[in-house]
Amino acid sequence: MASSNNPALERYKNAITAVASVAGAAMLLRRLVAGVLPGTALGALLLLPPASIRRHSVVIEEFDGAFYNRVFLAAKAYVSILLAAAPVPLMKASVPRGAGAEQITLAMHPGTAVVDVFDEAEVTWRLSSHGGRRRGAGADDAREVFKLSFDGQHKDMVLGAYLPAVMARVAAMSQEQSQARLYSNEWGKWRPVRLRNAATFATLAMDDALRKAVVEDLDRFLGRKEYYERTGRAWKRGYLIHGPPGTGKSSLVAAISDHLRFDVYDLDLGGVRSNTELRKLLIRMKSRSILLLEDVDCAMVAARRREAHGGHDGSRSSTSSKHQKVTLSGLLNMVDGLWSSSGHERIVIFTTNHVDRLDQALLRPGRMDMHVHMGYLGFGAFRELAASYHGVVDDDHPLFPEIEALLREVEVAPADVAEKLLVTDDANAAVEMVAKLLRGRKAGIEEDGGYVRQKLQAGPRYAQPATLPRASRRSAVVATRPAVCSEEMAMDISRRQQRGSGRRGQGGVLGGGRGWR
Ligand SMILES: Nc1ncnc2c1ncn2[C@@H]1O[C@H](COP(=O)(O)OP(=O)(O)OP(=O)(O)O)[C@@H](O)[C@H]1O
Repeated sequence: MASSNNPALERYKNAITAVASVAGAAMLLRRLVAGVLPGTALGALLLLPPASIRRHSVVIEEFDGAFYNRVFLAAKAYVSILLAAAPVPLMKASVPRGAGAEQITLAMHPGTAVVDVFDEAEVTWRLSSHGGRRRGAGADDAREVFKLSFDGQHKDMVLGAYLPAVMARVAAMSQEQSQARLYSNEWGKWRPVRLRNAATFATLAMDDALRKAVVEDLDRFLGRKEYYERTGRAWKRGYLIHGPPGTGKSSLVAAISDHLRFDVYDLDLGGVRSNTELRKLLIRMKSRSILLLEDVDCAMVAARRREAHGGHDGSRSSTSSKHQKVTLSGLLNMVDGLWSSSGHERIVIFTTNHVDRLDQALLRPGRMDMHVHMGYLGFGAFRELAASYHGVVDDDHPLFPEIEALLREVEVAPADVAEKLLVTDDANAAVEMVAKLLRGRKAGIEEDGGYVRQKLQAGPRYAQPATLPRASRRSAVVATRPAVCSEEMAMDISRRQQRGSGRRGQGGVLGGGRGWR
């Protein structure tokens, strides 16, 4: 048995007494502060047990491997609702490019936190950011992380009820905002942009048989889940939409997106810095979505020009250039490979003004499932435009017979006619303007302005030096109008206007093929 005057025992007793008195003093202090400062942060803080015991956290990263983390995306959307009501002193506000103030979205600034209350329990969302802008490259490689922290006793509630409720709330919100979204790629990430074109199959003037064929094909595609599962094929479909400028190719993409309620990922190949980045972008597309590549012929010219300059990764070796090479077939193969193993219900759409300039391999039967030709305006489509813009359905309209005859003789893009119909609310004056436009075309008089001429002046999307970021490229177009495809396009349009090479008023469809291979 140990003696009471054992020095070691004495030291232990003193230590216990000292700890007890410090703990006692701390408890006393907490009680005092809580009494003096009830409800204050300091009072609350001092009353809480040590942080290591008190708080539990869930870390939610932006990416789950190569994929976007769906919990992160939901958290981001949910937090933006919280921020609108919370007394958070520092927030970020943004609006999708081209959208109005009604679409302002709030986001947390890295390093800040916002508190939410659920079932009388407090949970704290904190955002942090890792990595960042590489100097000189202009690249934003920062990755964001949410940390959700809460009192340890609420762990089951947070994991079993709170997080599922957050996911459900965000899912319900996106169903409410049922309009499909448009994304474009910038510095390797998809960013939402405002939907430029809200066309639907009801507002799109096109050949009736063609519209029916496209809609039936889409519906068949949607209904074939079992077929794709049984045959082990990726559940995807490819469309090549071609025709002269202003005939409604982009409008058809918007109509398809509206019909299926699929988001559109508008891929700017000129802004893709490497094949690795392209793979990441493709992997990060959601299911039930459309991959759109507009003006593909020009996109490929831009991509080849970039290769000739050694690519965007800073490397100039020929091996690296080869490695960089992106061909349409290569892109499709990549899409095929990636989508076979992840996601479903996806569509690829290529548009072009120059189907004759496309790689023959792409035009091979069965490579793209359906080829859709959007042609110049026919009388049937004109009547649809007149009806949807002005409610003119009267076949006895005095100018209709003349317009019908003129449309058989001259080629005019639906965009040019739509523009005339929009000039005034007076239906008769609008129809008269269309007749005047057609008479002028027949007489060989070219008006100033008009959709096709403006498009010609601005050049196609890829007539920009691919080394500049997209915002600067826009101003570069205005300042210098460099011509990758625009000169050829100018010649092509004037040739067409002189001898009329586009098919008028019909449009057509080819395919029902067996997939891209
Ligand atoms: N078939 C159409 N029916 C209704 N509106 C049309 C049609 N074609 C064009 N338009 C009108 O013209 C505008 C331009 O059309 P759109 O961008 O769809 O043509 P596009 O063929 O994609 O042209 P581009 O080859 O220049 O990209 C649209 O905003 C739309 O208002």
